[in-house]
Order: sequence, then C-alpha cells, then structure tokens
Amino acid sequence: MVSIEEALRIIEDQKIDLESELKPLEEALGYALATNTAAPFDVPEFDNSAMDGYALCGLYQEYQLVGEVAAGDSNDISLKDGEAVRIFTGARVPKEATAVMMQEKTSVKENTLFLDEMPKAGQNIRKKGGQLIQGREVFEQGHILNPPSLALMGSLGMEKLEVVSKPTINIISTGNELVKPGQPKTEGQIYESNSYAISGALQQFGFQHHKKTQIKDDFEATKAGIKTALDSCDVLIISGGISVGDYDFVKQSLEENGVNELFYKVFQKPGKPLYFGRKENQFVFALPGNPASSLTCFYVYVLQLLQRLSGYENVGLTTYQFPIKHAYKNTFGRPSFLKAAVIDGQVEVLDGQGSSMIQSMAKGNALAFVDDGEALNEGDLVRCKLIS
Ligand SMILES: Nc1nc2c(c(=O)[nH]1)N[C@H]1C(S)=C(S)[C@@H](COP(=O)(O)OP(=O)(O)OC[C@H]3O[C@@H](n4cnc5c(N)ncnc54)[C@H](O)[C@@H]3O)O[C@H]1N2
Ligand code: MOO
Repeated sequence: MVSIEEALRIIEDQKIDLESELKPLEEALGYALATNTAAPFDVPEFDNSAMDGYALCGLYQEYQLVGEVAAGDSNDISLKDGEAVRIFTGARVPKEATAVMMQEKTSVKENTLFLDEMPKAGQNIRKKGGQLIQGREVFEQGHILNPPSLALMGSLGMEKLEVVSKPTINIISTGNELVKPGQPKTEGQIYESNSYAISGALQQFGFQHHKKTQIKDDFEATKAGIKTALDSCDVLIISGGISVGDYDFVKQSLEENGVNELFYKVFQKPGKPLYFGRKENQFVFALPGNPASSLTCFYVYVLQLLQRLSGYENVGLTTYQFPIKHAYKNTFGRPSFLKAAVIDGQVEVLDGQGSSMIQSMAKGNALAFVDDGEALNEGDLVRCKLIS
C-alpha cells in the first residue's frame, strides 16, 4: 500500500516519449504545441482603423473629404494635409493619416467634414505590429491551444499545427452483475455505469475513448479481454475486479499479459484498491469498481497521466482552498477525497460519502481533501479540486 503522495510521484516519475502530428485548426483545441511558433508577419500587417468614421490628415476640426476605404480594400488613397477619407473598422488607413475620428463625433456638409472635438494624433489607429512582430515568438512548445490561441494561429494563416499526439484510450468494465442500460436485467444484476462516468470525464478534458468493452468475472475472459484491449491503446482504464474477492481477476490477468505493477492499493478513501501498471510504453489503471471510487481515482490520478502523455506541463486538477461551511471530522480511518459542493466561496461536505454513492458526487462539484482524523472547524480552509 502506498500513500497518495507516493502514488502521485510514481505517476509523475514515469519516463514518457511524446509523439507529434499535424492537426487542422478545427481539431486542435486542447492539444499542446509540439514546436515553438514564431510570427510569419506582423499583426496587424498594416495600420488599420479601430472605428467606422474618417481617417484624417493633420489635426484640425474641418477637412475636405476625398474618398472612401472599406475593410479589405487594397487601393491606396494618398491624403494631403487637411484632407480626410471615409473609413470603416479594419480598413487599411492611408499612410499619411494622423488619426481616425469615430463617425458619431462628426457631421458632413457637402464635401466638408466637421469634427465635434479636436482629434489626437494616432487616435483609433491600430498600428502595424501592435500585437505581434514578425519573427518573434508567439507560443512556446507545450502551449495548450485554447480558443483564442486557435484564433491567433488562424490569423497567422496557419491551417495545420504540429501538436503533441494524445494517447489512445481503451476502457474495460468488469463484472458478471453488469447489464447495459436499456437491456432487461434480472434480480442481482445492476446497470453498468462506470464506463459512462469515465468516458464523460475523458470528454470533459478533451480526450475520448477508442474502444469500450465489458468482461465477465472469469479469469480466461479477463485475460483475453485485456490482451485485446492492449493491442489498440496507449492507456487502458479498467473498472472493477481489482480487489481481493474470489472473482477479482484483473490484477492476475494484467500480470499474465506482461504488465508490470507500479503500485497497488493507495491509503485513501475512496479508491483504496487502485492499481497502476506499465508494459513498455503502455499504461494501465485498474480502478476500484465502486462508482464514486472509480471516478475519484480518474480525477486524482488518471487525468494527470493522460495530460502528461499529451505534453501538458501543468497536469491534474488545480487545488484551491475554500473555507468549510460547517465543522467536519474525518473518521473514515484514511485520508479522504470527499464529495463536496463549493458554493459562493464556501465548501460543504455532502451527505452520502459511501464509495458506491454516485448521486452526491453528481450533485456536488468538488472533491474536498480531509486528512485521516483531521477535525475542521467552521471557516477552516479545505483543499478542494473542482470537478465540474
Ligand atoms: N475483503 C475486502 N473487500 C473489499 C475491499 C477490501 O479491502 N477487502 N475493498 C473494498 C473497496 S475499498 C472497494 S473500492 C471495492 C473495489 O472492488 P473491485 O474493484 O474489485 O470492484 P468490484 O468488486 O468489481 O465492484 C465493486 C462494486 O462496484 C460495482 N461496480 C463495479 N463495476 C461497475 C460498473 N461498471 N458500473 C456500476 N457499478 C459497478 C459492483 O457492482 C460492486 O458493488 O472492494 C471492496 N471490497
Ligand atoms: O476504497 Mo473503497 O473505494 O472505499 O470503496
């Protein structure tokens, strides 16, 4: 049995080879850049107007109007002192322009433009290179592509990006008692639900599973199912069958498939029988079958590895500290990740902390960490990971 810290360190210490691929912009969200990126040209590439209005040559309150420039126009109007052109947001500002005045502060009589106030030099002109200078670094390798990053790369004309590949993930659920939702079930059977939590949590963080299978509690079937799943994934996530019962065949089946144990059992609640192993460059998590245990282990351990395999530098859920709304003592005999709700900056530990209880986790939004035997008074700070 290892401590939570030891388990996390073992995951962190794994040597990992990253691979990269070209991704179209539309599919690159959430990927880490595999290379440094420099700006191929200045952004903006030319001085342009920040307003619909008039581009002015010289600083006066009255101008002679000599034409119009719309966004996308490439014609070059040259202005003389005391002249102005009608201009629109994003349109190229003539070289000689001193400022742009927004149209609400102007009036036009015949060909003469009158301003309500004196313009200021440079006003409402977005300067060439104001955001990025050609050749300078835009993003370092490892930058995670969020929506504004995609916009920026698009504005640099980049259609495909060299990104770190994400791992291929397979899911196996084990248990004779499990029936797929929508199918008839007999007494003693339950509907399979862990795989939906895992595939949902994968999607929540920009991953997706490749194949999902269900295996009976049978040694040969478990061994064969694991072998098949390992044929097509980088990370295998198994739920159930990892404890010490007579029908728990996962650990032995992993060994027989050449997977080396890196840790088994963590001193924590929920999720004590968590297993982590490796076979060359493939990783296996066997999550305890209890629904709250398997999902908690995903958030605390599996996510970290998936993000590292994707080239992320900062991995896992951030830990925040919130004052607790009520006194609480952890009497479970193990350090605990408690189902909790963070509301208005305060954390409430929810009823229904059993490892099989998923409804409290579904209604909450956080895992609150309380150490073994720790007694908290109202207002004490609690470390929380926000899960939704
Ligand atoms: N003698 C001991 N018994 C148990 C121990 C122990 O230390 N000694 N540990 C308990 C703890 S803690 C946990 S957690 C569970 C984990 O057991 P398994 O990983 O072997 O899980 P199962 O026995 O297969 O299932 C446990 C529980 O969860 C339900 N389950 C399983 N898979 C699913 C699924 N895909 N969807 C919905 N529900 C699922 C299953 O029906 C069981 O109720 O072991 C304790 N026992
Ligand atoms: O550790 Mo188990 O996950 O308490 O139920």
